[in-house]
Amino acid sequence: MSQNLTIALSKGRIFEETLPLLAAAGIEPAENPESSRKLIIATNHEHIRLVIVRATDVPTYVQYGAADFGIAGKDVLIEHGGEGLYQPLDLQIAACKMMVAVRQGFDYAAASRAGNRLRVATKYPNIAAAHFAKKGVHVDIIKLYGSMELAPLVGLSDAIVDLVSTGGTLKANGLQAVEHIEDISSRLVVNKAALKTKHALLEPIIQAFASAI
Ligand SMILES: Nc1ncnc2c1ncn2[C@@H]1O[C@H](COP(=O)(O)OP(=O)(O)OP(=O)(O)O)[C@@H](O)[C@H]1O
Ligand SMILES: O=P(O)(O)OC[C@H]1O[C@H](OP(=O)(O)OP(=O)(O)O)[C@H](O)[C@@H]1O
Repeated sequence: MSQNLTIALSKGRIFEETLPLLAAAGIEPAENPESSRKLIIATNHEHIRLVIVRATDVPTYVQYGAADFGIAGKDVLIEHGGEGLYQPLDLQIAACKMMVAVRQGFDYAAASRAGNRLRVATKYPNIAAAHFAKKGVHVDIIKLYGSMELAPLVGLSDAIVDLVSTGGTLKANGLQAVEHIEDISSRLVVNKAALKTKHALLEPIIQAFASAI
């Protein structure tokens, strides 16, 4: 019986950087998801399809086996927890840093001193909580879903925990990075059960990705 493979990918920066890796494994999407509203995209292989999901949902689709493998940022994977996922490769794409940032001129050293309470807005509550717990700083975490840079500007929070790449977004909004939490890049994530049951199909793809990094 022939087996099928489903690959979970998100649109945007990860997809752009994933195309050359897929090509190295001989996989070509039949259409570009950026210009299509389709959520299931066929490929040049009848038994391989792509499913297009939110970046934050990739680990969930792979964990439950709705997708056999996918590509997700380390930020998303740490937040998710990684249950049910085998993470064989750091693909070194979508590189950025998880940072703490505050308004320029804000006295972060004083505000984050032991005994104080810091209000932190972020899309990454688990990463933020673990970071400040390690430092022994008490925090109130405010969960946001985007545009974190706004929060300190309008008094929603003292600090943010967010991704920084060029630093352009922080600069444009009068913020500065004050602490590095984690280097982030995207990883290949494989469903642990599929790795066994579809090993013959998955292994050459993982090898092709590894050689193309
Ligand atoms: N500025 C950046 N530079 C480089 N990589 C980034 C940057 N911002 C995010 N990333 C990485 O790319 C991944 C996908 O980001 P993308 O912006 O496509 O989705 P998102 O809008 O964060 O996710 P969602 O749609 O689920 O909210 C992130 O999880 C992170 O690992
Ligand atoms: O340092 P820079 O190069 O300016 O990049 C940093 C920005 O990139 C990410 O946002 P993204 O562009 O993904 O927007 P969104 O997550 O709010 O959709 C991140 O949340 C920052 O806002």
